[in-house]
Amino acid sequence: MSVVQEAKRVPIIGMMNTDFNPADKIIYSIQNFNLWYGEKQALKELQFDIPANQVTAIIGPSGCGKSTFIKTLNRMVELVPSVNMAGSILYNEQNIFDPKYKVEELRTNVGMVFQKPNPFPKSVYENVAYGPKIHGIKKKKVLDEIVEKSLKGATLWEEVKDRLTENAFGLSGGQQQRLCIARCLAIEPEVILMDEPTSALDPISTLKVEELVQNLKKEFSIVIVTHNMQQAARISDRTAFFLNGEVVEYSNTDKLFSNPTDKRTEDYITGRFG
Ligand SMILES: Nc1ncnc2c1ncn2[C@@H]1O[C@H](COP(=O)(O)OP(=O)(O)OP(=O)(O)O)[C@@H](O)[C@H]1O
Repeated sequence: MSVVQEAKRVPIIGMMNTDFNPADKIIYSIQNFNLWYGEKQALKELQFDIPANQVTAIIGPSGCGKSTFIKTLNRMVELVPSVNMAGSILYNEQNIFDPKYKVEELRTNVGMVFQKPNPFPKSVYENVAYGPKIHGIKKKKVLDEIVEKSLKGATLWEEVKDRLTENAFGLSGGQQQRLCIARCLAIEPEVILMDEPTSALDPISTLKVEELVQNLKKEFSIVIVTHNMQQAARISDRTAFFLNGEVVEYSNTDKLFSNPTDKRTEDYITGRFG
């Protein structure tokens, strides 16, 4: 992994952000960002801002770079040995690729929920208490409070409050995914990244997670990758349409779906390709 460019705090003007509300706090600023897997360039000159306390959806056809992009936001992408990057990603105005930047700090503030629910082979309680324990919280009373608050935050408490000692694998797929969200909430992140969090779920569980995402944005900033355009239209405030590693269009979700600026966006959202 190498990062060629130093962070430059340049004001972002240009097409990508013109419909921002001046009051929006910017949580991530993506600046001239490029990424390669070996020789293959997967992300090209990305340049856009992500606002706090909103839901930002990343859409686009298979292989366009959605997962790669979301995994750069917590620097998970670096786990792939062939990765090279250039440009900057500022999180709260600090370049996360600066050699002095502490990746542990980023991972504490940025939680992630994956496509398939991936609870630990532990009890429901231990799944949620795990992160706080790693952060040094030992008192049972405090952990109990965190577990309850997190499960309530993930709208799972009523369903599992009498099953806290049972193995998490005994929960349904939808419940397991909400447990993974609760596990994420327990470390009190600022941002939650979601990589196709409902693609393995049935329609009712999907609806529950979608409602949950809507509630969570009051407290958290959410970036969600989805294959499902209806889902992006239902739950996100802003949408970025990726194609071949580039951001073709990024705007208010209503605008992107009702009146896209770029012909390629129109073709994609009307199902002409993808
Ligand atoms: N570990 C890797 N090594 C090499 N190439 C990779 C790796 N991961 C992804 N790629 C390539 O990078 C490009 C973007 O992949 P990515 O998984 O980010 O796309 P995506 O939009 O999330 O796709 P999908 O919707 O199918 O999940 C693709 O061409 C993919 O083959």
